[in-house]
Amino acid sequence: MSDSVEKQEARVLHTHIPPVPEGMSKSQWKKVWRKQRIQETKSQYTAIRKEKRLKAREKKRAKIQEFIDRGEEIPEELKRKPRVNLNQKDSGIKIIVDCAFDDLMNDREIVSMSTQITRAYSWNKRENHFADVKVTSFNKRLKHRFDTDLHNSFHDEWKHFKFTEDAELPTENAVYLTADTEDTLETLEPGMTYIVGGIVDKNRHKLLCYNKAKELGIPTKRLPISDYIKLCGRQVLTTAHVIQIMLKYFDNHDWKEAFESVLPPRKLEDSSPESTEATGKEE
Ligand SMILES: C[S@@+](CC[C@H](N)C(=O)[O-])C[C@H]1O[C@@H](n2cnc3c(N)ncnc32)[C@H](O)[C@@H]1O
Repeated sequence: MSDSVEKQEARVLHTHIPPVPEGMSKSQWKKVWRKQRIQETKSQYTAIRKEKRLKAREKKRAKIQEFIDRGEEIPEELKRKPRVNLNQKDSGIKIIVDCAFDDLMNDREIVSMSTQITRAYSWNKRENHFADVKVTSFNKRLKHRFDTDLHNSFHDEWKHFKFTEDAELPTENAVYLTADTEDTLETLEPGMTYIVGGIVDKNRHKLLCYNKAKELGIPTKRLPISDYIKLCGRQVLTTAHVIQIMLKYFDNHDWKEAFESVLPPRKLEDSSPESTEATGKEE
């Protein structure tokens, strides 16, 4: 099987680092050189990604056509959800994406985090239930990314989605979600605020959100993953998946259904942790 674009990119970045220029430390030079390489190869990889997307779309269309030709109903998973769900209901919950961890992410992780936020927004428009979402501590590189490369997304105008510099988190009727706690979330209750860590850290910062919540006196809960499905390794999901699972849960108040429909089936079948943060393969 050929390598993913991400792997090819990673390989380019990890090999052939030219000699360190005078007056620079090795680690400084690595950072500068990597930035240069990312800029140089950006358009090339964008084109590869676009081609991959088009191929995947063609493949899906061909599959749909097979069902049509056989006169069979098109399976739900092959149907595209409309961009906006006009029949949405208010879930009654609030979600906070706590983005106070900007300094703990590298540039690629900031890009990944921004993609996850746009995904979360997209699901919040499409799922049968929406939540009132607030992105807090939005004041550093993540904000810069939205103000520059993603300015066409007009994030300031997103419905049910607010961005604020404010770092304050509620302590009343609030729960901080984290995989690092022993307390399991049983249900999602309207009127509650669920705080999700807005960080991509490939498990470098275990207990980060747990400790923050403890310091602030906010109760912590983990998703009831192991009660319903099998995922091996640490059960740390991406911020976007956690948000989507919460929205999906409101369809039938069924965790199993929510996990299975959000986490890609191949990742559940072989019980591999690929959809989790552990491999860093998200977004
Ligand atoms: C990639 S994780 C960040 C991991 C980070 N080391 C931490 O301390 O939470 C992103 C966020 O998703 C949420 N999350 C991920 N897996 C979870 C789980 N199994 N249960 C509850 N929340 C989870 C948490 O809010 C977490 O901060």
